[in-house]
Amino acid sequence: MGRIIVLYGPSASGKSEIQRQLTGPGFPRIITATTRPPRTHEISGVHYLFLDKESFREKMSRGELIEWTEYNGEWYGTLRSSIEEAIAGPDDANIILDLAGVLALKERYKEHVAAIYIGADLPSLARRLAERGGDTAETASRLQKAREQELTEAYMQPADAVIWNSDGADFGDTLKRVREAIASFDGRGTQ
Ligand SMILES: Nc1ncnc2c1ncn2[C@@H]1O[C@H](COP(=O)(O)OP(=O)(O)OP(=O)(O)O)[C@@H](O)[C@H]1O
Ligand SMILES: Nc1nc2c(ncn2[C@@H]2O[C@H](COP(=O)(O)O)[C@@H](O)[C@H]2O)c(=O)[nH]1
Repeated sequence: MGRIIVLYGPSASGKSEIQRQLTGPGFPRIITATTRPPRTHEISGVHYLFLDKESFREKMSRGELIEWTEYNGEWYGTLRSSIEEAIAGPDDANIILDLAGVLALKERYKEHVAAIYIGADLPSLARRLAERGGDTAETASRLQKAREQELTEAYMQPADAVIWNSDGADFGDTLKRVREAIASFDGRGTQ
């Protein structure tokens, strides 16, 4: 049975880049659904399942989502089938969620789930979000959420490992620490 490794943390802490480097044969990525518009490089079915609000609501009402959350006025949700297939399969899998998603998966799938908090300090987040460009109100809202919620001890508390990836950290070293954390979860959650 596969374990689900969840990456969570503030916007621009490096979760997607870490996921991109770790994903491969034997460690697939689980995609979630969102009503947010795709960024320029994002492809539906690869980075997210991009849905309009009506289709998202239909999935909710049919019970196809095991959890969902609102972030910045958009909806994000985890497909029940994606998690149940991953757990039934032979391989571990990875997924990016927020704290609400971590708590929902841990409550429902208990020992199958381990969460890694990926953090970065506020100046790093601000620099990376500015470099990403786009809507300044959205950037401000992401930074406010980081400052008020996602960088607090309470937000990190459910994590099985906490890994910092601020500017100045060597990204190769960050990846090494994430791999070591995943290896340290062995023996937990593979019943
Ligand atoms: N250690 C690092 N030093 C400098 N830049 C980094 C580092 N790690 C990641 N980055 C860069 O920070 C930016 C944000 O990373 P990424 O998109 O992976 O963040 P994220 O946590 O997935 O954000 P979001 O939740 O908003 O999608 C990217 O341009 C990435 O290359
Ligand atoms: N609870 C859930 N959170 C999710 C899901 N998919 C993504 N996320 C989190 O949303 C924010 C914003 O994502 P972004 O791609 O717009 O930066 C981020 O914290 C994600 O981790 C989900 O299905 N459920």
